[in-house]
Amino acid sequence: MAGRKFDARSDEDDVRVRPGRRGSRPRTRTRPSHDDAVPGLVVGVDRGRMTVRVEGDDGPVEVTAMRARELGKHGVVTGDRVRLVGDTSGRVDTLARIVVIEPRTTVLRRTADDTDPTERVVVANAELLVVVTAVADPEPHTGFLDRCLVAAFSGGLTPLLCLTKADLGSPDRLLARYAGLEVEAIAVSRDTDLDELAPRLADRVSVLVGQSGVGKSTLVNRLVPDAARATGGVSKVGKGRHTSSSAVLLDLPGGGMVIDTPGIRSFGLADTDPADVLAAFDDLAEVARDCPPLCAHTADDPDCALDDWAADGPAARGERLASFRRLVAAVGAR
Ligand SMILES: Nc1nc2c(ncn2[C@@H]2O[C@H](COP(=O)(O)OP(=O)(O)OP(=O)(O)O)[C@@H](O)[C@H]2O)c(=O)[nH]1
Ligand SMILES: [Zn+2]
Repeated sequence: MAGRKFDARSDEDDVRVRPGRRGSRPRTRTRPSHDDAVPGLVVGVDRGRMTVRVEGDDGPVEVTAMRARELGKHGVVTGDRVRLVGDTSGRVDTLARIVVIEPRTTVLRRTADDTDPTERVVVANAELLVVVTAVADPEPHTGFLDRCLVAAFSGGLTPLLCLTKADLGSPDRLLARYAGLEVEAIAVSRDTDLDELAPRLADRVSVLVGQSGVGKSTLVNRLVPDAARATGGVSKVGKGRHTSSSAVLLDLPGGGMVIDTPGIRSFGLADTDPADVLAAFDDLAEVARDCPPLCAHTADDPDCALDDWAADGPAARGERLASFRRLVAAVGAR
């Protein structure tokens, strides 16, 4: 595949923009320094306008901001920690400028599809990726789940499976598929309490993804009672002009935040590598040091060291390897 390949890590490493870099503009003494820039948290993005939460004198205010030209092509996404200059009062019709994007601790990336080489970060700095899937109605789409897990592992997020509509069936078959990965799973239904899930989300930033109809909006509304997310496909079918499809950050009443992602229905993995997945599993990565160069660690790689490791150990190793290889296959399926 010809063309520019986006460096999968450039978003993490190169995101802090230094003013005057590359000397493209003469530096002058009048060039403003950003020492006085105000820190903020991006809670939503809509057509180039960012909503940024800033700590004001009387508590948090929401400031509308746009990217400063000096940020170049670096995008700002929900969850980004930024620094602002200009009018940060949050008053109507004011606009601030984002001059710094702080380095990201994690990134949730996607490509539009596997053949589209444009990769974009959609959420920054979330600790947990909550993959919401129904046990039935709609039937779980395991390909989507595999891709979510890969996106989590390669972006530095901890995945958590949230199995909704537990009243409609047993999650056991689904859990067995991922058992070897030690991914935490919590079953919920709209008629039972969220006592198991809520503590996992407390005091951290979690991003929720799920395919249409799994009950994600129903869940978000229960977690954040004033979120008013539309459920049951209402008003989402027509995608009205004012329907934002970008990620939105919401405060949990007990502390912590969830980022809802109505726009994400798939994960392309064009720029993800088996090595990105492997890196998330310390024990497997250690064993795979003995693999031949260029080993993709699939069942078709003749001398993959993971085969001997699984064959020489307890059955749980075989299960772990099988689960891992399903993820690697999701990366390889282009
Ligand atoms: N049986 C059952 N149905 C549920 C449960 N939770 C949600 N539903 C129903 O599933 C349908 C989809 O719920 P939503 O919350 O809108 O799902 P969503 O994931 O936001 O999907 P979209 O609306 O397409 O974005 C609705 O008809 C809900 O009433 C549950 O725990 N059990
Ligand atoms: Zn290997």
